[in-house]
Amino acid sequence: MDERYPSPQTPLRIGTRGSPLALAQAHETKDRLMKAHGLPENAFHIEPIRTTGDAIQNRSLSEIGGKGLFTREIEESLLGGRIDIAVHSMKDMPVDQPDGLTLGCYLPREDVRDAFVSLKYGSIEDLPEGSVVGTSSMRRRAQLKYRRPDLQVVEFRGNVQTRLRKLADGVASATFLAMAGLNRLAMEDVPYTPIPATSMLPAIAQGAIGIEWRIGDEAIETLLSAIHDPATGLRLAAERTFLRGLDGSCQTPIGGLAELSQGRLHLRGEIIRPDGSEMLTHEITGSETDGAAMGMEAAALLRERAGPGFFSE
Ligand SMILES: NCc1[nH]cc(CCC(=O)O)c1CC(=O)O
Repeated sequence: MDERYPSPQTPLRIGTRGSPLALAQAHETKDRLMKAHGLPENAFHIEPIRTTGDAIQNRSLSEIGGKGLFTREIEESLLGGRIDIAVHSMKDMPVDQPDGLTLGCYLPREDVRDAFVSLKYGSIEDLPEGSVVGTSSMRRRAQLKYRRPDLQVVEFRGNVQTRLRKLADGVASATFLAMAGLNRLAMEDVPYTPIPATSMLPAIAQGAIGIEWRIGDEAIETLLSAIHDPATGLRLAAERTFLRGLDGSCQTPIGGLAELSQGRLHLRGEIIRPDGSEMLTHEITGSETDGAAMGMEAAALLRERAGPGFFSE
């Protein structure tokens, strides 16, 4: 290896999905690494990788099933040595990584909230009775039905531009997008209203970018430690353990958010029946480094209150 790594001769190969949001996240990672280590732009190479999830646009994700639809091919590239790190939306990451890979570097978290997006209405409450809302998220659908059982939900997939076109075409009156995505793509012409996390609990790890690498790759570990945000790591420890304790994936109606305040970690988690008929919430506070234990406890308590079959419609 060169004396200096990475370098223009031996660039750091960054794997990512090819969507505009994923590419923005890979560029943010590259920019932070350049700044932290005083490296030139050409010491990095961004490698877009097409995943199964990207390839399947016309079927619903829950129909296809399986974990890691948006990550499998990227992780195979990492294991095969074709890329050196992978940049992910932590919201889309399964709770366990394949043997040989680890996640341990998180960038400072973006806005965690969901946004209500509509060309005509300003909030969920404003929607006329029986309105159609587009979303492919099980969590958002269940949270919406819980608040407004009269609303109809239709499957909505595709990138931000596709979804906005569907709104303009009248396929639905409103949809939801993560504030993090809107901010990272600087989408100023989107008619959105942020929804407070207290009224619509975000997905586990929403707004967080995580970086994955091969266990034992010490050069990479050292490089990444300079851009790791410890606060995000502590919060995600709580949220992802909560998700693991519920055997949840991104296709289960689960919300959760951990926040740090005055040296304490506060976790709020909720589970919702898919039809929105019931929501169970648990809140727990502990020390900053207690996230994993708190997540596990909150999950166990909610599992017990829910009983079997809570997530089956
Ligand atoms: N499931 C797709 C996905 N994964 C991450 C984000 C947004 C960015 C983030 O939460 O980090 C989105 C889009 C959305 O929910 O609007």
